[in-house]
Amino acid sequence: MSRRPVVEHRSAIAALLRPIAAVDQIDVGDAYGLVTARTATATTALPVFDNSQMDGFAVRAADVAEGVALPVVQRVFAGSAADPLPRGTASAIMTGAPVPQGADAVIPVEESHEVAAGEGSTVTFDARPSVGAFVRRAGSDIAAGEVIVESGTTLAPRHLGALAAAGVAAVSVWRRPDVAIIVTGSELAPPSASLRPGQIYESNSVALAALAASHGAKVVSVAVVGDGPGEFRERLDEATRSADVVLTSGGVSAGEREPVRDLLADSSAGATESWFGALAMQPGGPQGLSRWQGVPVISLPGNPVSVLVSFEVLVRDALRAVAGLPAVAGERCRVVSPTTSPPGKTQFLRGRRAGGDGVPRVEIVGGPGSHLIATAARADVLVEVDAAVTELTPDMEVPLWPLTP
Ligand SMILES: Nc1nc2c(c(=O)[nH]1)N[C@H]1C(S)=C(S)[C@@H](COP(=O)(O)OP(=O)(O)OC[C@H]3O[C@@H](n4cnc5c(N)ncnc54)[C@H](O)[C@@H]3O)O[C@H]1N2
Ligand code: MOO
Repeated sequence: MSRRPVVEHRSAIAALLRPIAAVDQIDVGDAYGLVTARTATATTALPVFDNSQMDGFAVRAADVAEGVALPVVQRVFAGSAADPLPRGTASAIMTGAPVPQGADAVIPVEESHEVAAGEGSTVTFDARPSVGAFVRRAGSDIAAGEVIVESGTTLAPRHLGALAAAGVAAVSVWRRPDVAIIVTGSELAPPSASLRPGQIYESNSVALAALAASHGAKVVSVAVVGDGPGEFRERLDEATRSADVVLTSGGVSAGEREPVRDLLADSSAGATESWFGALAMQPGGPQGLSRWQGVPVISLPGNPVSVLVSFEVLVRDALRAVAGLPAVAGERCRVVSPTTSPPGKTQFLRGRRAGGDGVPRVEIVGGPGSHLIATAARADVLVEVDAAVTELTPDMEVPLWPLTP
């Protein structure tokens, strides 16, 4: 049986998902964590107007000399407008209040002596300020129309603050794809249950939901179904009514009850663009993809480590692209101790970073079995070993895939 190359299936998944990418216009207050699809520009200069950095007095610097009393002609508060400052006078001013036209410096209240504060007061200062002292100039942060956030930026709190300050009410962002997860297996029980004979705890939906969410997706539903006829189809019908993508696990190999493959590999049942088969990859050999009701369905194998590896290697970057996120950067590494690898399929071994200057060094964690999920939890990377390589030695550089943190 000829096995499909990993890169070919990766590309097929990317092509299947590409059309669901979409841009939304969204309130800045709802945009945390989303990725901008266009550049956002400031609708106003920042600061919006010349304003005071201190509570104190706005003056013309040239009018100030030690011991000279200036009449205080107005008191300007943040949120109010200021009258122009006549020559030889001072304005009381608060932090953030507009600097009156004609004033060119602010003297903090601590360096002033106001006599009879209020109507008809005067103020003296210890020294002449420099022109511009404690005045926050309009546009000194950003000019109106200047780029405030570049396209392709994952919006962090600092970006949201800057956008709001610059009067940007809404931004264009890549929509997070709605992902539904369906895992299959009559043996699966929730972690809260006491296990009956033959049952195991269900883990793939938990891992897949976290993986999808950390790569730009919004997980809209999670379902666990048995292997009986009809159950999977019912859930799939439901999921494809609301989701942009469905991820499934299990039911794709060669057994007598393979609900996912049985339904989706059979084009007479309604699936389109269907491909089910084996990849030249381990773990993650049996795979499938199709459309159901027009919605992309990516079918991963059931073994828990196969699910992790398949997602990281095949699905992760395609999902990120839909959400406007860049692909995760690949690296190269050296394994610390000699390791053997079976020929014929690309192997993805679990590994853990073990230091190294420049090229990271990685120790292999556990064996290759795709059921070893507890051991896999100790890994933080995958090490890719080419199908032609059977002996990995510490002098060889091989591709490293960081696992989702
Ligand atoms: N005759 C053959 N048998 C198998 C082949 C093959 O090529 N020929 N491939 C093997 C490989 S490799 C894999 S991987 C599995 C994939 O099988 P399925 O995708 O059909 O998955 P299941 O049979 O449903 O489950 C496999 C394994 O994983 C456990 N599992 C399933 N779902 C979950 C879950 N949500 N949480 C935790 N554990 C789960 C399940 O109990 C099985 O032990 O097929 C091999 N067989
Ligand atoms: O290819 Mo399966 O995913 O090893 O166990």
